[in-house]
Amino acid sequence: MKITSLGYLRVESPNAKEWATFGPEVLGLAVSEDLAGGPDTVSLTNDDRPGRLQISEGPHNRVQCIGWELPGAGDLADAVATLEQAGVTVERGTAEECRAAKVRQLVRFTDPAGFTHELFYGQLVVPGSFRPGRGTAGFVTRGQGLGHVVLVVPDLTESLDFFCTVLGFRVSDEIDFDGNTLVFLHVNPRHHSLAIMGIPGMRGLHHLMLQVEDLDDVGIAHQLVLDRQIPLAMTLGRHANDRMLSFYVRSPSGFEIEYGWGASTVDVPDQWVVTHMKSTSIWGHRPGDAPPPACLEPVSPPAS
Ligand SMILES: Cc1ccc(O)c(O)c1CC[C@@H]1C(=O)CC[C@]2(C)C(=O)CC[C@@H]12
Ligand SMILES: [Fe+2]
Repeated sequence: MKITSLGYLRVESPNAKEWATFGPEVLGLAVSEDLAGGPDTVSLTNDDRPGRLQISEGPHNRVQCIGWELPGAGDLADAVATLEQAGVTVERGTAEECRAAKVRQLVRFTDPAGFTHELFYGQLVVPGSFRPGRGTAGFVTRGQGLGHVVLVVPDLTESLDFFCTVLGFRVSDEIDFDGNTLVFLHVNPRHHSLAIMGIPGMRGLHHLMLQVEDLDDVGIAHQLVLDRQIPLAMTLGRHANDRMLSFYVRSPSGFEIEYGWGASTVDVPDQWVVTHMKSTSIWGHRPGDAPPPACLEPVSPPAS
């Protein structure tokens, strides 16, 4: 399957409105001036594709869907065939849903952990439209997509097999952490567009990573977080695998935002060699003051 990037993320949250300040003022995101998601949706982006991050008012903090981009209509048709051959039920997005998602076509399915994913092609681009919420050099997107997401899944082996065998993700590397294993997966030069960690009986979106072009933007965001007394989930540090210099802040919706700079890339996928590491960071990334994660929900055990 030819997934090329993480295209968008939609979440539901009782605190959706807080994103209207947190997104632009702290993270430097642009407010997408459209009401496609309705008046109760905060629509944000980190480039010239409106609505890459949408937060809708709702009773629970939960991921509505993770949107993955494919190059074109033929690739989307092939993807549907691949999913159906693997026994996955695929739902076609209606014309209205495609308009709201600002894509030409989308399909929807549920992964083994229960996350809803959408595959799409033909996302709306409004050239030159990016108006950051504060001064910033901008974000690393383009061929690398929105950023990366890290998911906690109840069964690592089952999810890893699904993402690699069915969806075509490739392993970048693995990190052993506290008796758990984190597996990092790429679909483009971004070191990982997705990482997964297994915690029996649990699932959730742990964080969305946004990468800035300029190291100073990490410093500025960090200072804003301290000034506004927003709890840090992890302090500044540099990751061992992709060398990203980042910090983690608790978003208004339970999951964290990793705000980073300086990651290395997968430039020649066919020459990439998988390694494993025994530490997450070469320095820093100590636990911050944020309360324990509000992002995980128990998974009901399978019937039978
Ligand atoms: C280790 C690592 C490398 C690159 C990244 O972009 C990245 O997010 C991570 C994982 C960060 C983080 C961690 O180090 C400790 C255990 C954590 C908190 C998890 O439970 C999920 C994310 C993990
Ligand atoms: Fe990350």
